Parts: sequence; C-alpha cells; structure tokens
Amino acid sequence: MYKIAVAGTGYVGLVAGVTFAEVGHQVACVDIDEEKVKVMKSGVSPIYEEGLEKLMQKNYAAGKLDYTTDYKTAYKDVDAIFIGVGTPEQADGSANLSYIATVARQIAETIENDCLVVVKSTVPIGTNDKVEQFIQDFLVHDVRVEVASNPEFLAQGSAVHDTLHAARIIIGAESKWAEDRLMSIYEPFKLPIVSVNRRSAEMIKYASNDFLALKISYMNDIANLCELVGADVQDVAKGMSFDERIGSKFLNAGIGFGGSCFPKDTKALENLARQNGYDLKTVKAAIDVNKGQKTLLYKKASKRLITFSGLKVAVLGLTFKPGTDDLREAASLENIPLLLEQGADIYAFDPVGAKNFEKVHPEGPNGKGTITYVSNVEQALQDANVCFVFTEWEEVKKVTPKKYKNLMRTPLVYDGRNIHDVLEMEKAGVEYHSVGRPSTSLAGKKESKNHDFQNTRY
Ligand SMILES: NC(=O)c1ccc[n+]([C@@H]2O[C@H](COP(=O)([O-])OP(=O)(O)OC[C@H]3O[C@@H](n4cnc5c(N)ncnc54)[C@H](O)[C@@H]3O)[C@@H](O)[C@H]2O)c1
Ligand SMILES: O=c1ccn([C@@H]2O[C@H](COP(=O)(O)OP(=O)(O)O[C@H]3O[C@H](CO)[C@@H](O)[C@H](O)[C@H]3O)[C@@H](O)[C@H]2O)c(=O)[nH]1
Repeated sequence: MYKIAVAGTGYVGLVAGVTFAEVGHQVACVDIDEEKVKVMKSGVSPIYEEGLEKLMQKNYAAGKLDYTTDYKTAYKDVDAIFIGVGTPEQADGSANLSYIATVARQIAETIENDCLVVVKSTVPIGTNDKVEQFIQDFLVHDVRVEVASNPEFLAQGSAVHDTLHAARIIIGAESKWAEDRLMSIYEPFKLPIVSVNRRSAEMIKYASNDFLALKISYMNDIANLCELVGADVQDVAKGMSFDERIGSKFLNAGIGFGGSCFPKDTKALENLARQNGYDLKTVKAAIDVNKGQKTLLYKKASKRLITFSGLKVAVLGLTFKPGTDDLREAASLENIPLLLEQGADIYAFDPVGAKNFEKVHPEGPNGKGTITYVSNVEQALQDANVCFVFTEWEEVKKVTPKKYKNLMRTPLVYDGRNIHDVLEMEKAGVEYHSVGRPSTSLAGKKESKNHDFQNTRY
C-alpha cells in the first residue's frame, strides 16, 4: 500500500485517485476548487461517469480516500504525487502548462519525504524534464524527488472501466528507483505495463490520440467522397473492418471529433512539430478535415431551406459524445449559435448535457432565436420543421423512422452520427440526410434482407 496524493480532480485525477484507493492505496485528492471538494466529500461526483460515484462513496467511507484543498498537508509526506491538472489549448495551438507549473511549485515547497512525482496530464514531449528541474530548483527540504511520465488513455463515458481494464499502462521513467516505484503502485491493477524513457512516454500519448483523430478524419474525408460518387461509407467501413490491419474501431464517419483531447492534442503536436522545424502534414490534414466536418450538415440544411427563422428546430444531443455531460468542442457548440443567429427556435434534448449547455448559452446571441431544453426526444420532435442529431445517445438511437414522421411537422432529419438506416427512414417518408451515405435512389441500393448488417456501426 502506498500513500498517494493526486493533484486535480477532473476526469483524469479523480478517476485515478478513486481507482488507486479501490486497489488498496491510501489516497488524498487535491483540488483548488472548494465547491468541488465539498461536493465530493458529500459523496457526489462532480462529473458524470458511470460507476464513479459508487466507488467514491465506498472508498471514502472505508477511509481510503479523501478530498481536500489543503495541498500542503496532502503532499507533505506521501510516496507519490500524481498530477492530473488541465493542459488546455492556447491561441497558437500549444498546450498551456501553467497549471502544471503551479502544482510543481506547490510540490517543491511542500514535500518533506522522498517522493515520486508522476505526470498523468498530457504534456508536450520534453515537458517532464523541465518539471523535474523546476521542482528541484524550488525544493525547500533536502529530499529525493524525481518525475515520471504516466500518460492516461481513458475515454470519457467509460473512464472507470477504462482505468481498471486499461489496454496498457505506460511508464516513462529515467531511473530504476522511479520505474520500480511506479510499477509497484500499478502492480495491484494486474495490467500490461510498457516501460520506456520519459520522452517516449510523452510521445506515446500524442501519437496514440492523433492516430485515432487521423483515423476519424480519414473516414470523414472518404465519407464526403462517398457521397459524391454514390457509395455508402458505413458499408465501406464494414468492408474495411474485416482487415485486421485496419481494425473495426474508430471508423465512424460523422460531424467530426470533439471532446477535451483530440482537438487540442492534434493542435499541440502540430505546434510542437512546427517549433522543431518539422511540418507534420498528416496531423495537419486531420485538423483541417475536422474543421470542415463540424458544420457540414448545417451548411447542407441551409442550402435546402430558405431560412431557419421562425422554424422549430429539434436538436438531439448536446454533448461531444454519449455517456458524458462534457461539452468541450462538441458539435452542438458550433452549430447552435449558427442556428440561433438565423432566428431558429431550438428545442434541445440531451439526457445529461442540458445544464452545462445552459451555462454557456443562456440565450441566443443578439436576442435572436430561442432555445428551450426538453426532457425527452418526443418533446423536441413535436411539430418540428427540421431535426439535427449531434450525439448518438441511446434515447436518440431508439427513435424510429415512424416517430420522426408522425411527430414532426415536416420530417426533415440531418443526422451527424449516422445512427439511422437510410432505407428505413426513406420508406417511412422521412427526408433523411446523414454523412457519406447518399439517398437510396442515388446509391441505387436495393432493399437488403440483412438489416443488422446495415445498422451495425464500426
Ligand atoms: N478528459 C479526459 O478524458 C482525458 C483523458 C486522458 C488524458 N487527459 C489529460 O489529462 C489532463 C487533465 O484533463 P481533465 O479532463 O481531467 O481536466 P479537468 O479540466 O477536468 O480537471 C482539471 C482539474 O484540476 C484542478 N486544478 C487546477 N489547478 C490545480 C492545482 N494547482 N491543484 C489542484 N488541482 C488543480 C481544476 O480545478 C480541475 O478540477 C489534461 O492534460 C488532459 O489532456 C484527459
Ligand atoms: O469512429 C469514431 C469515434 C469517435 N468519434 C468522435 O471522436 C471524439 C472523441 O471520442 P472518444 O475517443 O470516444 O472520446 P474521448 O473521451 O475524447 O477519448 C479520447 O481522448 C482521451 C483523452 O486524451 C484519450 O485518453 C482516449 O483514449 C481517447 O479515445 C468524439 O467526438 C466522437 O464522437 C468519431 O467521430 N468517430
């Protein structure tokens, strides 16, 4: 059992802290946000993540987990401090490392024991060399301190599961002491560990995220071409997925990738390459394709309709993906202001994201348009002139073609996540637009007996 402190209780820090406690360590989770700490102490998770609240309550009650703003007490005599604070995007695309620097300074001024500092946050290659030097420069007590890199790969919406069943733990250490300590902290997880040097560990995180982003942008590029030449990108993805070298995941075309990671991590690596005099063309292309993809359906709908002014627009899904209440870089954030600007009356449904959306968009810009948050898809669709699907929540996937047809004033649907069957929608009399899947007449598609095949997402 190790005594551990975790700096930052966002998606990464909180889930790390809670799962460390779950496997037997003694954990103090530190955050600067007093309100958050109060909420966590009361047994409530500040973020929506399946299974997290239960583990928080269990380990807090067992005395293995605590929350505090008092970093001095929390860091003073622990074996390891994990840093999980944000590294958000700056105007030029580079990562903002000021939160990391603040924690590093706090650690240097506080620790009274030999301590391993472990950076879980996503940081540009070489950052942890500087963090170690920075801590040593400001160190108050004569103790051994080293910095290791341990990037995090959890996805939001499945954060607890991803942590307890991670495909691999990446350890980037520069000494045997640091490597051994980190390995034995992770020993109870019984997961594959890949131990490399610190800079390689930092690069593994960016290279992995950017590869996945590239995969999505590639499929979106192919989808846009599919539409022009009468092919169906979902069938194309299905056909590709049988090749084990390609795999079946992250081939879903749609209105682009959002979230707190892919958009910023593609830009940060591209920026780092540029600073090193290298033109990272593939990642640049992924960023570029994604930019165009986000408002693709809005642009299509704008061409199809004279105006959105005075139209009832149903919006299904606000978050950047299902399973989370996070809105960072969500397609809704780009499209809804455009619709409001045009004077649309939006009825938005999202099972968990509406509250957060309301905080950032209390009303339409310049008093144009309106936005009403409703508690089910039926309320959003009732008498709507047009519907946009931005997030593939289960509740949205379950909407039948008949429901669109019967509830909407004019059954015109723009599906940014390709969740419905083209043929079924058209048969029900819905005018259905998705991404990379032309209408059945254009594709010349015959009714397929194998509907499971068509509905499977890859
Ligand atoms: N969100 C993800 O799914 C995910 C997955 C893998 C990696 N990452 C990376 O992990 C890092 C954190 O991401 P996140 O989404 O968890 O961030 P977040 O914004 O959700 O949480 C960061 C937390 O740190 C706190 N904080 C700021 N300064 C602090 C300080 N001095 N001491 C203690 N707490 C402080 C903030 O109050 C906040 O609660 C980023 O680098 C991100 O790229 C995120
Ligand atoms: O085939 C696909 C898969 C995903 N997406 C979109 O891509 C974005 C990101 O999705 P996902 O990767 O599932 O969510 P994140 O929680 O952002 O997780 C990513 O970013 C994290 C932060 O770095 C990493 O730890 C994870 O491994 C990595 O999957 C979302 O907008 C999805 O809609 C697609 O458009 N098509």
